[in-house]
Amino acid sequence: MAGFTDRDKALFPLKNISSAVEIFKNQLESSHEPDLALLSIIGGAVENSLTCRSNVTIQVVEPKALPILELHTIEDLYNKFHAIMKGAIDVSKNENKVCTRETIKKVSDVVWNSLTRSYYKDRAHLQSLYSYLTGRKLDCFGVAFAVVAGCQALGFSDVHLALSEDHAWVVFGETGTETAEVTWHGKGNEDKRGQEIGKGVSARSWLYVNNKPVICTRAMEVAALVSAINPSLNATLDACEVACLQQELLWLLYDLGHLAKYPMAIGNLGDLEEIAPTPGRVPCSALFQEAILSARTYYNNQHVYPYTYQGGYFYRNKMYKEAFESWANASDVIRLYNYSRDDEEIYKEFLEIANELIPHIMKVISSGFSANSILKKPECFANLLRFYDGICQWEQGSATPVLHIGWAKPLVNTISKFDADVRAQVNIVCESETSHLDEKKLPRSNGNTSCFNNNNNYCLSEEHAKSNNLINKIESKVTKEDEVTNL
Ligand SMILES: CC1(C)CN=C(N2CCN(c3ncnc4sc(CCF)cc34)CC2)S1
Repeated sequence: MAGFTDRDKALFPLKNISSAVEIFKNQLESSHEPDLALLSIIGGAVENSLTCRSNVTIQVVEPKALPILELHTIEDLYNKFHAIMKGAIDVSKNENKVCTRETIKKVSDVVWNSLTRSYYKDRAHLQSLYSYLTGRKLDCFGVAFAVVAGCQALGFSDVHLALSEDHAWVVFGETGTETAEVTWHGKGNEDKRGQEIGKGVSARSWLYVNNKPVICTRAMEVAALVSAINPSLNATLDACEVACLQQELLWLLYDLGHLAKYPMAIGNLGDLEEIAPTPGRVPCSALFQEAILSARTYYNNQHVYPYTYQGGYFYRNKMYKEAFESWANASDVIRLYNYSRDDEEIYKEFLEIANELIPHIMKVISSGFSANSILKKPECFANLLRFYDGICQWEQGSATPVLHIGWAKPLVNTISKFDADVRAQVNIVCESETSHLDEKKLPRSNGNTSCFNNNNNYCLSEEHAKSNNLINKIESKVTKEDEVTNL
């Protein structure tokens, strides 16, 4: 581990973004692995000094200036973290330096038991070791990160962060294939700390991305802490210096190749670039495409967020036809999973798209009469069907229902906006009889082509076309709604 080098110490007191970036650069380009505790404390200290309540006065200072960060502030916290870890876990006898489940559980317990008794877990700015060491508060990602940083501080180079789209755990051992829960997930769920990652029903839930998590290197763990930097001052305002630091650090990591297998970090950079494009860099649309390509290449196209990053971009930029395609591709991913109670986050994502974003699009375009309206395009209708069909298939075979009456009205409302002659141009073709009904198939489209065959036929999943197809499901929901409204 590089540790806190004299070269880095010489950059203190930190007065601007460039010197903070310089420390990350030194650590990432060092022959030793980057020091997670050091970088998390520095990132957290900068974030805290610019976003937390204490000094919210909006100072107008020279661009990229930071509130001065003294060396002793960082050094004292860094030494405190090492003291906590080395005081609790004796590793002197364990020479072979491969970590054990027992040691990982101990590190997780040290972090867990030192947290404030009760606090609002979803608050912002609780992700860094700065928050842990000064406020004894961490969010669920922060606990997992602290365990990996603690194991690094204890000399274990085999313990790494594993990331799904809504959870984090660790991998370790000789071949790096042992897994362990180290933090909690969601609300009101008993934590499973110490246990290996589920092989049971939870393995089929989106939460564990069908066993295709991002397995981090040390540099990717730096990318995770940088991604977790939160520039929010409040619900509407961002501290631009923090956003600027995060953006510069993500480009540093990008140029060093450490985002190549980390779709969400590329998506985060895309979001920042959409707000504040960096001259000379690729456009944010290219970054969203790169994130999708990364998920297809390294994670068997089983991650949803790369498509919702892209769909959100198209939506904000009024590129509605393209947004429908991205959202249909997102739905093609979720259809292979079984919905479980741990999947609330992605459920909310699809609910917002289906019941807020698409209805909004229908509202704003139906007022216009332009000939090239998306209401005249069969591929838009087809992509909407693919979107809804994926959600229906997600529900099928799941213990927990997804759709309820609230989904039906916006769904029917949307579909009915397309004239019959447009709908007639989309032929629903059942896939071959050979596909197995019981097992959910791997994603049918590898994402880069929508599911049309050569004469623009739309292929609905066989399960729907055959057993209870999309239209039947809609009719059943709608009749129920009629009953309800006629009560
Ligand atoms: C398209 C979106 C709604 C926009 N932001 C999104 N995210 C913001 C950034 N996110 C992330 N960004 C980098 N790394 C990670 S690891 C993780 C699971 C908990 F550890 C989440 C996450 C989560 C997803 S998805």
